[in-house]
Amino acid sequence: MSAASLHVVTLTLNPALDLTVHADGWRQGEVNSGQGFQLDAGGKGVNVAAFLADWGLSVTATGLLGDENPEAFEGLFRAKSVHDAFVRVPGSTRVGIKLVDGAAQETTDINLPGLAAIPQALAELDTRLSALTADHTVFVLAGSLPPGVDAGFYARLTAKLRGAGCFVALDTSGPALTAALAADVLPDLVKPNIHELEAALGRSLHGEAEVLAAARELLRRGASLVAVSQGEQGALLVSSHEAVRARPPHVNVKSTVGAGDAMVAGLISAHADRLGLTDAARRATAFSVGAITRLGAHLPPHAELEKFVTQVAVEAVEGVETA
Ligand SMILES: Nc1ncnc2c1ncn2[C@@H]1O[C@H](COP(=O)(O)OP(=O)(O)O)[C@@H](O)[C@H]1O
Ligand SMILES: O=P(O)(O)OC[C@H]1O[C@](O)(COP(=O)(O)O)[C@@H](O)[C@@H]1O
Repeated sequence: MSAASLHVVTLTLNPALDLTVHADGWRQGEVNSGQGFQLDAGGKGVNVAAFLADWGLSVTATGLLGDENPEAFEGLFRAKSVHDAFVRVPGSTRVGIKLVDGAAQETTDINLPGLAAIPQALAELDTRLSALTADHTVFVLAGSLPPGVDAGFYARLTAKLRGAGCFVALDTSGPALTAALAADVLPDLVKPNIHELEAALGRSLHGEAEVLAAARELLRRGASLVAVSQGEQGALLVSSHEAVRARPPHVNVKSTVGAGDAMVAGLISAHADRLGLTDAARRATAFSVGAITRLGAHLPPHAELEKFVTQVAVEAVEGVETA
């Protein structure tokens, strides 16, 4: 498999138009003045597709998209040559509020539920996904499930896709993640942030050793790579033979929206290039750092990314036994 021959599908059942509002020093419960706003097509799989396309991979984005406001998504897909395989559904895709305090370098997210999925649309999506398995080998299942989709959706789809020989990456939260991690067949790659992992496992994870133990539990049950992201503290990446901690350099953050999606995209690109864990950790962290230095799901030019790659600190985590 060469990177050029790898065809990736990203699935976003619950895309979002991200409304970023800049309001330096804003205070909860008070009248605040903002400096401006920006609207970007987003949602986890949409963002992963955009980052992968910037990197140069062939990507198909599918999922459910409201037919009343698809323009920003269609514009993004055209601009980045992402193949648009979204099923159009009646209604408007949700808006997500992203409140950025540039002075404090803080982003506050308010994610709304999204359009309820209708059975006909889910049936059409199922047909498209089955057709895509004929010539796509990597599937990224990303984001929350909209109303109308039961929590076991990703767990069932993972079993089906892995059964068809595909590589499956999962980035979700809440009951959908809990169900996927408790299933008989786990995704190959799981990228929860620490809060999502704690919620899915139903326990707090204190310190590196407990996070490592939780990741190794998932490896034993069938995952091949677990990346637990922890915001500006970086991420713990664990495979069956190794564990590393990757720390990002300090950068001027424009918005942290899409940091995790960029990490997923970086890990998929590393999978395509068959990178070892240390290089994958560098690549994925560089994607995240690149993403947060700009608004919207855009990677910096390759030269800037390469600079970030050299600035990521990766260290082996000691005391790891083979899972
Ligand atoms: N403030 C920050 N400064 C530097 N890097 C960051 C910052 N926030 C996130 N990152 C990078 O992005 C990665 C993913 O971020 P995280 O917030 O954990 O993901 P998610 O968006 O899924 O919650 C982190 O592992 C880190 O490398
Ligand atoms: O699908 P969810 O969990 O509701 O999240 C949707 C939001 O996540 C994003 O994809 C950003 O995700 P990350 O910051 O975790 O990378 C936004 O574009 C979108 O508004």
